[in-house]
Amino acid sequence: MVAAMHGGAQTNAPPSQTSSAPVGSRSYSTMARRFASRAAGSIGRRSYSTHQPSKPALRVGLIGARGYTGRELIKLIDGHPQFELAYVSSRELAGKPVPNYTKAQINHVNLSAQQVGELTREGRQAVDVWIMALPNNVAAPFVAEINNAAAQLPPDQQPVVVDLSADYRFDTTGQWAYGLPELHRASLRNSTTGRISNPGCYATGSQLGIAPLLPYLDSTRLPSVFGVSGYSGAGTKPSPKNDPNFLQDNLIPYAPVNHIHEREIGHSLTRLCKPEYPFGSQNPLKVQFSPHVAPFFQGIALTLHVPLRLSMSVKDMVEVYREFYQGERLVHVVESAPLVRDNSEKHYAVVGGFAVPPHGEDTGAAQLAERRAVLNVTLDNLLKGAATQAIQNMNIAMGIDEYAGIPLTDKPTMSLD
Ligand SMILES: NC(=O)C1=CN([C@@H]2O[C@H](COP(=O)(O)OP(=O)(O)OC[C@H]3O[C@@H](n4cnc5c(N)ncnc54)[C@H](OP(=O)(O)O)[C@@H]3O)[C@@H](O)[C@H]2O)C=CC1
Ligand SMILES: CC(=O)N[C@@H](CCC(=O)OP(=O)(O)O)C(=O)O
Repeated sequence: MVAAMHGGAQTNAPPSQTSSAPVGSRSYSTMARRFASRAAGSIGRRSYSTHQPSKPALRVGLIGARGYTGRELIKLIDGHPQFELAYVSSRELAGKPVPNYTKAQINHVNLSAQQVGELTREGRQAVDVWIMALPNNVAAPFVAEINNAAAQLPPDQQPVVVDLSADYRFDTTGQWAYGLPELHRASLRNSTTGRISNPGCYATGSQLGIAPLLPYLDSTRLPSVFGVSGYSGAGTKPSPKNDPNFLQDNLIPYAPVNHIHEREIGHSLTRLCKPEYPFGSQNPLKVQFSPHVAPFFQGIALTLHVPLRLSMSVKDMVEVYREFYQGERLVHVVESAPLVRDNSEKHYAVVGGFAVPPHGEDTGAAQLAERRAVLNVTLDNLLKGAATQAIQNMNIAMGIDEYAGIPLTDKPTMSLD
């Protein structure tokens, strides 16, 4: 178990107080100093003086810090009782101070894959957790360098890697755990590799919406998901999907078939199916998914149609969902339809708006073709759809409280709980 392998890292020692031991030694080495990202001058006078974690801080290296998800991660780590930023990498912002971070004065650096490997070779005194918040198809050289370096390290010095892209979500090597804790908590906790692939934003909401109904699906028809995302989902690289002029008074459909999340939803839900379910490894579940981007900045609204092989009333559905998510602190079940605006900047997902065709609910005598459940899911694409989920996964991997550092106080007012 990864958690058991990690005993916690040393607190940040200012370079001025460290030795110049060679790379690979246990002390804070020349390599760490060369890439040290704290603002010169503040070190030793003010930095780190006000932050006194009760336990040794766990050091995070964030690659892709300029992006929307990177910014949210910085805020979350700033409020986290045990994580602290060790390296914050962006090519464009190198040398500039990291905003929204109060635990220390720290500057962005531009770490190459090779430098990330060299820091990894330092062991946990340099970095406990690497976060890759990079576009798809960019992380592989970084991950390869980390893996090469980690291969030379003892178990208690192994770093955890959390990747936010889609690159490892279909992993067949068994190296990467799929980081959707509410559905895959046991495999995450049992993972010994310390490699976690964070799910996609739409894919997170869609799976949370469909998973409780897996035993009741009709094997002859496919669930479908209509998704609307805020334009932060399209990242910071300019495109029509994040162009405010093009988005004004507009709703842009894109990738109507074969979106990567369409494949991710089916692939990951199939893994949850038990032998007695209508779908499973012999009959993989496929889900139809059509995304849209809207003029609001952050948030996702999904409407799901889920074909059922038996009639279910709204009351049945509410019961099924409440039982399934009982005790979960980042998934709330409500009766009425959740609103994307209410879920913006919140760390949880909300499932609700349950409906069934009239005959199905009242008499149970509906034709098979009418038996379906309709529901809504909302979440913040940058939070439960990305950064908050990454923190949840890091907490699990490090063996600390799964919700550490995640604000949980603001529950939806319409929750049934
Ligand atoms: N936005 C969202 O809602 C969600 C995003 N994700 C996924 O998370 C990842 C990050 O997304 P997001 O924050 O939106 O992306 P952004 O486009 O906003 O940011 C990308 C980051 O990667 C850096 N970067 C870009 N290209 C390279 C490169 N070739 N080499 C090194 N660094 C590079 C950029 O900084 P710089 O150019 O300064 O180096 C920037 O910090 C993506 O894989 C995305 O699919 C997942 C769920 C939700
Ligand atoms: C509005 C918008 O463009 N959204 C992104 C989803 C962001 C995300 O979760 O992407 P990854 O699966 O690549 O990590 C998209 O559809 O590609």
